[in-house]
Amino acid sequence: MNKDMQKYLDKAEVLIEALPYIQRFNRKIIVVKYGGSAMVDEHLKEQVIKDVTLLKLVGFKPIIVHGGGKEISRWVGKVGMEPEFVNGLRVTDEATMELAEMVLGKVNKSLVQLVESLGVRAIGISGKDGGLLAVDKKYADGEDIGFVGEIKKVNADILYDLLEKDFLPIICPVGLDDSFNTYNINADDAACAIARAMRAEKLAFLTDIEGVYKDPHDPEALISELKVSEARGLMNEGYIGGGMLPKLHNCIDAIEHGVSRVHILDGRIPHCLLLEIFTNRGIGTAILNDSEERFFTEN
Ligand SMILES: Nc1ncnc2c1ncn2[C@@H]1O[C@H](COP(=O)(O)OP(=O)(O)O)[C@@H](O)[C@H]1O
Ligand SMILES: CC(=O)N[C@@H](CCC(=O)OP(=O)(O)O)C(=O)O
Repeated sequence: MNKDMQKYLDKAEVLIEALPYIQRFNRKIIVVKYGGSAMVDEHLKEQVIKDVTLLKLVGFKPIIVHGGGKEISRWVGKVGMEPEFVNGLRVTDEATMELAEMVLGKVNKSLVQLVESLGVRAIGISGKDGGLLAVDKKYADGEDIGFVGEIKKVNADILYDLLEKDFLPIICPVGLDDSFNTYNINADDAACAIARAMRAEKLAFLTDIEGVYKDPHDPEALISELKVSEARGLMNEGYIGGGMLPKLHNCIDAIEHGVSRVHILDGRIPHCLLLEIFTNRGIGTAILNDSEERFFTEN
């Protein structure tokens, strides 16, 4: 057999390997939290959006919840302020809120534009639209961090309606409180709340690190499967810091509230979403219920 023929056969193999996964996730809701470096690099951005578009076209029901923390920090710096975080949450005064909403709105529409250019209908909305995300003020360990919202209600009907009409919803993490004040919401919190409310089959967090590490300075210490009790242990023992804290809290919350599969993936790896969903190769960190069997053997 010549080399070209072998190349085509290999491609066919890959498609066949995807078949059971396409069947399993057909018509199922997959929430993709898109943030980190994969968002800043235009080439990676296009790849991520192409992957989600492909999921849509093969019959999945993806919902994108995006962040934009790095871009917000860049603009906060540009106007001469210093970005400040407590437990991975941005301290958000009135001026920061205004900037955050502007930046997130722009990110939202650029993602809509990209999806539309690939031939899929997208609708970009923020948590303000149709009461999608209703919030209360959130505190970080009792500390006042300004206009940061804790989601208390998700109006899932809007999203069901959009999916029913075959749109790809793209959600920006800004919401309203009972007095209609604007709040900044951590995008991981928004993705988790939406995945729970929509009873999603899968929640995938795309970020800028391979997954959860026991020691972020030791590349050998990447954890491919993490049970809920182990995740709690790592957090209590101080192994988890920065933006990984809200992420892991949300992973646990999602798994404990009916989301079947929760993953943290490295958005810097091209097509990480497709690799995770359509192949047997485990990438990133999967969060498992304590009662669930491990797929990979422990090393
Ligand atoms: N134990 C850990 N394992 C992996 N990442 C960690 C850990 N502790 C802290 N982190 C930090 O958390 C970051 C991911 O959170 P964040 O930057 O907020 O991601 P995103 O912007 O994608 O939401 C990593 O880049 C890393 O610096
Ligand atoms: C309250 C809070 O922290 N809000 C986040 C919202 C954006 C976000 O979460 O972006 P990433 O997912 O890219 O980090 C922020 O202002 O950075």
